[in-house]
Amino acid sequence: MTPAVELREVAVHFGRTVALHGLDLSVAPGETLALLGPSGSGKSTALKAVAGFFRPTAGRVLLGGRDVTDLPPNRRGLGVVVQSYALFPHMKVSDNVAFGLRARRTPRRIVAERVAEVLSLVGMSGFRDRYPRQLSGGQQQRVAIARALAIRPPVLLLDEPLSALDAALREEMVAELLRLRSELPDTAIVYVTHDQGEVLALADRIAVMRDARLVEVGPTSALYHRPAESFTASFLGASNLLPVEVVDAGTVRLGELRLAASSAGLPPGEPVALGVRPHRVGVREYSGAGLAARLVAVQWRGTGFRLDLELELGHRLRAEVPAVDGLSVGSRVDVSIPDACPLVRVA
Ligand SMILES: Nc1ncnc2c1ncn2[C@@H]1O[C@H](COP(=O)(O)OP(=O)(O)OP(=O)(O)O)[C@@H](O)[C@H]1O
Repeated sequence: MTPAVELREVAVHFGRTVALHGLDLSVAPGETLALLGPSGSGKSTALKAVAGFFRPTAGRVLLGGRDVTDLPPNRRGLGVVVQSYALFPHMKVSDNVAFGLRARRTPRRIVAERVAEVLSLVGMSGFRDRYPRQLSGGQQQRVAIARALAIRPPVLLLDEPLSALDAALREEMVAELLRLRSELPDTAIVYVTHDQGEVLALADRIAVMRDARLVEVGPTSALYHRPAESFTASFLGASNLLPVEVVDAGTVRLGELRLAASSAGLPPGEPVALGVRPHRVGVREYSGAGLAARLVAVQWRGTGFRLDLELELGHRLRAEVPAVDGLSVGSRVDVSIPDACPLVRVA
């Protein structure tokens, strides 16, 4: 199948700043790909290269198999929603949404139909005659999405579309976006964010970025459960990274403890760590049965407790547990690590 979006060795330099090293990525029709990474990692730059907001220093951008590297944004036929892409304040909702269609000289009857259709899709049919200032942040963002969808783009680019919203509204909008996605089965979506909750809920695949490079790309669940890179393990799910010794293909040693680990094809001889999610770490009163540790800090988090531990072997470890019966800061404890944690490459 021809990818909806394809980046071939796309590099972007701003003077001496390299905002993107040669990036190769493709997105299939109907697929949602999230670009996830810390601030400054090059996510927005990659998305803007697809949108055509600047010309890459090197490489090509293809949409539906067509090379669009030299086309301006308005000739790429994309839907774009960026955080700063404010609605036109002097235009009613319906005129904002109709804007792209009118710019294409779409017949009036079709404009009216499409505006009604996309406003209904984002649950904003009752607001067509309002001005943007008469809408909440979440409602404005829905209208911005409707505006992007009005031209029926094969590709929708979303750059931190929820970052200006408060936490409760963000959750609501994630549910809305999920619904929207199921109603647009052929639309490819590229979603830029640094919020891993949004990514896990929305993305089919994730591309993890760091320092203007792609660290790793893969299906959401595979990347969450079996990351190959330590950066992915710590960024996506806040894994502890424990330096271990590899005994054989499926076994590692941590102090005296032998553990089965899943090493998804890591070449032998590379420095590795065991990625252990905080909620998979077990903590009990000391009896000598596990890894000995000292409890350094306890934070109540509502749904449970976050514990900071210092292993007597010399590493720090974070745990999340439902209860801390009988334990307090300074206690000596036994820590247990489950089998089958992923073995990751240490960058
Ligand atoms: N127009 C520009 N001129 C110069 N440098 C830029 C420009 N745009 C981006 N950069 C730089 O390129 C790098 C990547 O920026 P980019 O906006 O892609 O990061 P990001 O991962 O999207 O970050 P954030 O999550 O903060 O939006 C950064 O170092 C940034 O300062």
